[in-house]
This record gives sequence, C-alpha cells and structure tokens, in this order.
Amino acid sequence: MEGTVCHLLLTVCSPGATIRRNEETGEIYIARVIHGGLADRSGLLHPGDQLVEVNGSPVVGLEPEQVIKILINSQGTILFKIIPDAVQSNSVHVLLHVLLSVRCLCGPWWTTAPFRTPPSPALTPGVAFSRADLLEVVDQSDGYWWQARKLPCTTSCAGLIPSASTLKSKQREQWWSQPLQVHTCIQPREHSFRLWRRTSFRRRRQSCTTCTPSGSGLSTPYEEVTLYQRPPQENHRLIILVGASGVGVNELRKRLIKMNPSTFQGPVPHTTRPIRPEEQTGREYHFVSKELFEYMVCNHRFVEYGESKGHLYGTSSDAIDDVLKRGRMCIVDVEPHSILSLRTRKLKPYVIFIKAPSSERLRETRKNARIITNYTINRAFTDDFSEVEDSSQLIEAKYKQFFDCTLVNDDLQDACMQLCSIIQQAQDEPQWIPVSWTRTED
Ligand SMILES: Nc1ncnc2c1ncn2[C@@H]1O[C@H](COP(=O)(O)OP(=O)(O)OP(=O)(O)O)[C@@H](O)[C@H]1O
Repeated sequence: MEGTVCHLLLTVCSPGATIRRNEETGEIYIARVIHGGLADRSGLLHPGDQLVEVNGSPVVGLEPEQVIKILINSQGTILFKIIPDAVQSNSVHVLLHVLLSVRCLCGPWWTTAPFRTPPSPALTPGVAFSRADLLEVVDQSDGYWWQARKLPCTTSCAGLIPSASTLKSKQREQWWSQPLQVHTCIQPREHSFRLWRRTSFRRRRQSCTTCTPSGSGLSTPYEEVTLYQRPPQENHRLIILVGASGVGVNELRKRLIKMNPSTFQGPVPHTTRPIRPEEQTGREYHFVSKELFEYMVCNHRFVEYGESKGHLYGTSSDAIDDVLKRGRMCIVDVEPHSILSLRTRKLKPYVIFIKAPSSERLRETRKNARIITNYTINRAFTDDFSEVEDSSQLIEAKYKQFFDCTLVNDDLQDACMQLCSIIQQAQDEPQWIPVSWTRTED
C-alpha cells in the first residue's frame, strides 16, 4: 500500500495523538494531534491522515484498542506509514494559539488522568482539573473534547478536557441521577448576627444558584477569563472578604481599616433605628425611615440587608460606590452567596476567602476571642471550633470558583499583614478576571 513513512522516537508511551476508525471501511485515521505533544512538535502527523502501518504491521481493519496496544508495546523509534490527508497536505501548517483561558465553575469532574475519550479510546492524557482551576484552551476544533493546559503551565503539552457542551450534559446527567438530597446551602450559625453582615439570613429566604440544574453553576461550566491590570486612573477593585462565621472576617476588616483609614474603608450601612447622641448620620450609619429603606429594598439597592430587634439594616451598592469614588479601597465582608450579585464589570471584585485554620489551632489562638451578637459581647468561644472549621470547609467547597485568593486566619498579626499585601497586589498587579468584565457596555 502507498504511503509516507514517518519515524517518531517514543520516549513515553504516547505519541500525542488520538485515532478513530471508519466503521464502514475499517480504516484508521488520526483524529487529533495534541498541542505541544510529540506528534505536534515533529509536524509529521495531522488530523485526517490515514494510518496504514505501525512498525510494519498493517492496521486497517483493527480495532482502535488493538492499534493502541501495538503503540503501547513499542519502545524507542516507532514507524508509522501514513497517507496524508489531501486537505491537510495542501494547507499551510498553522501553529495553534491560545484560544481562550477559562476558569472551571463546576465539578470536580476529571480529577484523574489519563482518561479515555469516546467514541474511540485515546492515547491521550486528560488534564486533571477541578472546580476553580484555570485552563488555557488551545484547540476547540472538536465539539466534544478540547485541548488545554492547566495554568500555571508546567508542560508545553496539552491534554484533553471536556468541551463546555460535553461538561454541561455530564453535569445534567449527574444532577438528575442523584437521589433527592438534603439541601446543602450553608446555613448561618445562631450567634452569627452581625448587623450589617449576617442579618440578611434572618429576613430573606436565600435562593441557592448552585443546587438546581438551571442554576448558574450549570449554565456556564467554564468562565472565560483574561489577565487584567487595573489602570491607575480607574477606581480600585472592590475587595470582598468571605469566611465562616467566627473565623475572624470582621476582625481582619476592622484592623485593616484602622491600620490605614485613608486607604481602606468600609461602606456606611443604612438603618432604620433611631440615631444615638454620639452618632452622626453618614458616619456610623445612614439613618433613614422605614419607608425609604423598603423603597430601596424594592429597587434592589442593597447588597445585603436584614432585621434586628425590629430595625432594618443594610449595605447599599451606593455606599460601596461612594467609597470607591473617593479613591479609597472599599472592603466589604459579606455572606458567600452575595458574591454573585457583586460580580459586576463596574466593581471587578477581588474575593479573598478567610479560611479557618485547624480546630486545634483555633483553640490555641482564640483563647481571648468573643462571640459577638448585636454589639453585645455574649460569651467566649467554647466548643465552636470544629463547627467553624467545618463551616469553613463547606464554604470553600461550594464557592471556591469565585475566590481569587485564600488566606488562613491563624495568627492574627500575620493574617493582617498578609491581607494587606494581597490587597495591594490585587490592585496593582495583573489578575485573572472574567472576560465579560472587560467588554465595553453597549
Ligand atoms: N487570628 C485570630 N486570633 C485570635 N482571635 C481572633 C482571630 N481572628 C479573629 N479573632 C477573634 O475571634 C472573634 C470572632 O471574630 P469576628 O467577629 O471577626 O468573626 P466573624 O468572622 O466576623 O464572624 P461573625 O460575623 O459571625 O461575628 C473576635 O473576638 C475576634 O477578635
């Protein structure tokens, strides 16, 4: 049989290509060449080329598994006889470029590599990835399987990842095949009732966007991202701190602002409670009537709001804007589900997850810590440590795709210093953000 002979020196068992079989003729074809792999670097194999012989053995009529066996058992130089695809041989070989970078919003799906790609088993390693991972997609020519590298790149060789549509149908399949489960949304702890942070749980029924098949987690399995550096003339990015109740989110926020009040500031919350003699409107709170507060609620002006002892409290998006317009860095401390409504082109939030150290470390470091409810010091931390640790893990598992950075709040002083430098980097150095945040509004 006519054909071109090409040699590949196999140092590993994979030449970096997948094959497919024409079921009618039994002919074996190169299905895809993995970007950066051996075949790609050699420039000898192309998708569509017919594989006629491997090491002198004809492969026509063989099952792909049998061909793969021959390849796996081959060491050193391997001899392919191929009939080049007419279209390919007439075309100029174009180097593959990075098509897009994405962040995985769901999963975990493929946490082990390699995997086999239907319909034919492949010799290609899959990229092991999980939720929140960054992937550099280099080939989307196949509707089912894309080629990608995990960022930061440690290898030039790409691997296969499921395309967005494959992942979506897998997600749906998995969601519907699961037995009815107890709702896993994170619940607040009873003592967790910070006036401007935790109150929203008391009042509003929270809808969970990740526990339903039509939720946002399922509609976009990958989010296209790009590196972004804030231009100096633009507002600072909003800094969001999230963490389990009691982990120290508010303590860190307060310390940060106290350390440098001309740089860091929190938004001034609104309340319907009467003003106290030592207070000043617009400083501690914006004191407003119940009617105005409810009007603002109806107009979706609050990021979070709630009720305490018959009075309403809330943090408005205007209050956040006020801080940013003054050229300061706005630090907010919100419930994890509120991240979704704050992820906007205008605010370009940078989300820092304040993670709990182990319960043993919590016990050691929180000896003087107090559980605070409505400005009244209630009691010391007693047996809450494993609860804080568990809740922290739950939040991380559920929302980590939205976290830009994780900070363990172990030693308070250290955590505060680290937080400061993380925020500075977030404002001054390139960071991954969704591409949609960089598009100009129509
Ligand atoms: N790293 C730390 N070491 C020691 N104590 C800490 C540390 N971080 C926070 N604390 C203390 O733990 C207690 C709870 O912290 P904080 O009020 O900030 O919790 P929170 O995460 O905002 O939760 P909540 O909103 O439910 O109050 C406070 O007494 C605080 O001073």
